[in-house]
Amino acid sequence: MERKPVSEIFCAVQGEGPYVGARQAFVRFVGCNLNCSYCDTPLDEPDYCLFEKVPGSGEFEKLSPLLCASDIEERTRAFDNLHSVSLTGGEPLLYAEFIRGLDLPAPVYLETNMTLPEKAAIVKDSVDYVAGDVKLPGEFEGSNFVEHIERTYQCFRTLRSNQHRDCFCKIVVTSSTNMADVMDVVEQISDYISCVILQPVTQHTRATDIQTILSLQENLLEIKNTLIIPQTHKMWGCL
Ligand SMILES: C[S@@+](CC[C@H](N)C(=O)[O-])C[C@H]1O[C@@H](n2cnc3c(N)ncnc32)[C@H](O)[C@@H]1O
Ligand SMILES: Nc1nc2[nH]cc(C(=O)O)c2c(=O)[nH]1
Ligand code: SF4
Ligand SMILES: [Mg+2]
Repeated sequence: MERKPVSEIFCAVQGEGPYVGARQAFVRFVGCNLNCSYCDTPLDEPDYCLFEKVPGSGEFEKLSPLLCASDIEERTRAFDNLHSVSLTGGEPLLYAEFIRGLDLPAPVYLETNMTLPEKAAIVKDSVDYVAGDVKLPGEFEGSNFVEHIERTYQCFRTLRSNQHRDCFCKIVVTSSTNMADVMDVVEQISDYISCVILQPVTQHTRATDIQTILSLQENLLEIKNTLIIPQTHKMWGCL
């Protein structure tokens, strides 16, 4: 039986983007192909997968850090009235074949860095919501930016919004974000997404200037509906 590294399973509300407040089960896969400068999530292999059985209790059962599909299905089924199950990480698309095989208790909400187009093709008919990040120059190590952004466009084409799937784009904005880069990217993907979310970076030395981000929103609104939404779960200590 195939097992994949998972660090957390819990129930909370979506803290980011257009579905903020929606009740979700979260499954956090371990491992990532990028190393973003602002990343708020540990990328190392943990000793356990922490399972919070009672939402908000802060009491965690320690599971094996390697889980099979039925372990994930059983734990997420413990939660009621879910809007969706968020598959996050790390980068969940590293485990695309495994994700395609999951039988989850609610629609699937994928959080992804949109850099693995072959993997995106594998999950495209198995996901209902796509929170697709765009990673801009200077935010991650290695990789030729032109090739990187082509892979990003290919992921958006593959996972685009349609009758069965909502795909939106999230861009973390720091003081180093180049506004022209953001405009170029949104021009390229605007037909594939329902909206753009500008997510000001949280707890970081390169915090965003408010006037700059409002001006970016004003310009993006010429192309696509654009919302500025910070990470809300961190405001009230929710997981
Ligand atoms: C930890 S990532 C996991 C999913 C995927 N690897 C990705 O980057 O989209 C989940 C979300 O958190 C965002 N994020 C990470 N660190 C952040 C920070 N310091 N401030 C704001 N958003 C952050 C990412 O940009 C992404 O939208
Ligand atoms: N409440 C809550 N909302 C989230 N939205 C994206 C998250 C993530 O880490 O992927 C996250 C998370 O970890 N918690
Ligand atoms: S892609 Fe996501 S998980 Fe990976 S380093 Fe960047 S923010 Fe963190
Ligand atoms: Mg997070």
